[in-house]
Amino acid sequence: MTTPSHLTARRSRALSGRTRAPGDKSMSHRALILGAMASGTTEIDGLLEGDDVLATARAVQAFGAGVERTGPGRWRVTGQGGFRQPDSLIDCGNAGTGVRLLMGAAAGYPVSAVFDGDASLRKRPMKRVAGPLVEMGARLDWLGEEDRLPVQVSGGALAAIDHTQSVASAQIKSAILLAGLNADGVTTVAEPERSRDHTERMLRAFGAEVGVEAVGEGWRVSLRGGQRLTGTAVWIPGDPSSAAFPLAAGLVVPGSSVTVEGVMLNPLRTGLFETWREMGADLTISNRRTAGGEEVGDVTARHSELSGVVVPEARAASMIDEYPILAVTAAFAEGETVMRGVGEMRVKESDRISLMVAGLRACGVDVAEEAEGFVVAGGAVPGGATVHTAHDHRIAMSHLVLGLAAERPVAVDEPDMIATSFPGFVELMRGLGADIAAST
Ligand SMILES: O=C(O)C1=C[C@@H](OP(=O)(O)O)[C@@H](O)[C@H](O)C1
Ligand SMILES: C=C(OP(=O)(O)O)C(=O)O
Repeated sequence: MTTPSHLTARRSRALSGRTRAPGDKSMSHRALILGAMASGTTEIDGLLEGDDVLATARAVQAFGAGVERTGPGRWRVTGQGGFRQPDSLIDCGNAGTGVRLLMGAAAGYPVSAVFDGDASLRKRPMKRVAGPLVEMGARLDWLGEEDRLPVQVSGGALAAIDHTQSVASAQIKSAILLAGLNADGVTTVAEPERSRDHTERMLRAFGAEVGVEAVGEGWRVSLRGGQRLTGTAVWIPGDPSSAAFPLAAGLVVPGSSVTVEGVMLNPLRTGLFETWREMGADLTISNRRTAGGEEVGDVTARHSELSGVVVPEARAASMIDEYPILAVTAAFAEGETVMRGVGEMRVKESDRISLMVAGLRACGVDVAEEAEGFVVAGGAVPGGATVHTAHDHRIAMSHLVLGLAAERPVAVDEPDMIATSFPGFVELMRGLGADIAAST
């Protein structure tokens, strides 16, 4: 089958059904990396088989781990208790999480590796991770432009640092902690606001002690170097960032009721659900349980009359990847939705503020762009545009959801990028009744 050059979403009849989101992307990267750093076997169940994570699987294999797919979503990683010298370049594809965490992990070992990625990843800032790693004693050589991939990381013999983050970033925190695992002394990372804590939780599951101390709205995480990880079983729940798309469609397509089962409900990831509730969304969670060290539940979204809100800036870290789909639901809401304090959106797979502003405007939605945010004035959504997605999976999925309830069809380019985080997105949405089809 040839990949279509575009996908088009058309106004759909009521969506209904139960489905499951693919495995959590953040946890999937971490399970592979910690499995490779550990001694012994790690059995992963529910791994996201998206392009970003598959790139990380190939990377840890290049660093010497055994990696084997034993069934759908089931992967076995045989760790060597550390990274070995790779004999090829480490291509992380489109994955910011993959490259930043792997750079941190590799810096702790006496290896030298060149990291690279696709055109989108090559535009993203890497000094935010490189700076602390150099401070710990690693050597980083920019092979092209400074602060950008490709970069060569030469590691080993690190010393612990105390790092205070200016923005809450789980990727930076995780890179430092993974390097700190093999550094001399106790590494600490302080965050002004709490970012997702999957690395800390998973390090504990692999046998490491991780300290956490509350500091204002944030916390200080500490890790003693020299601790050894032991392979373990990791169960990965559904990704709330992916579940957001079918749930958003349920909220905006009249008459709909959509349930996504087994969604991870870690409170550091559920800012979008909180915001939707404040907007008046009929969003219910049933079958709450703890599984694999995380809270999980079945989330149901029914079509709702939404109202605009001001999203608290302090919530940004808990929903940073969800602002594009929030903006789509805001387009159908009554009144303004104000999203500020989200300058980080500009350094994701694309400049997500400017891409959402451009896409929504092309679809006839009134949007104001600001340096660190944007404001969507909801109401009628005429649609009738082809949206440029700049290699960004979330920009593509967001506009397809918009097209399901807009007056006229909405098309997106580069649809193959959706497999970065959500392989099977189109089939899953069609299974709920969404009218999404390939187009040229
Ligand atoms: O640690 C992670 O798994 C992630 C952290 C976030 O990035 P930042 O740490 O840059 O905020 C998020 O945008 C990304 O999709 C996944
Ligand atoms: C920002 C994202 O991922 P990453 O930083 O891993 O590329 C995302 O998935 O929205």
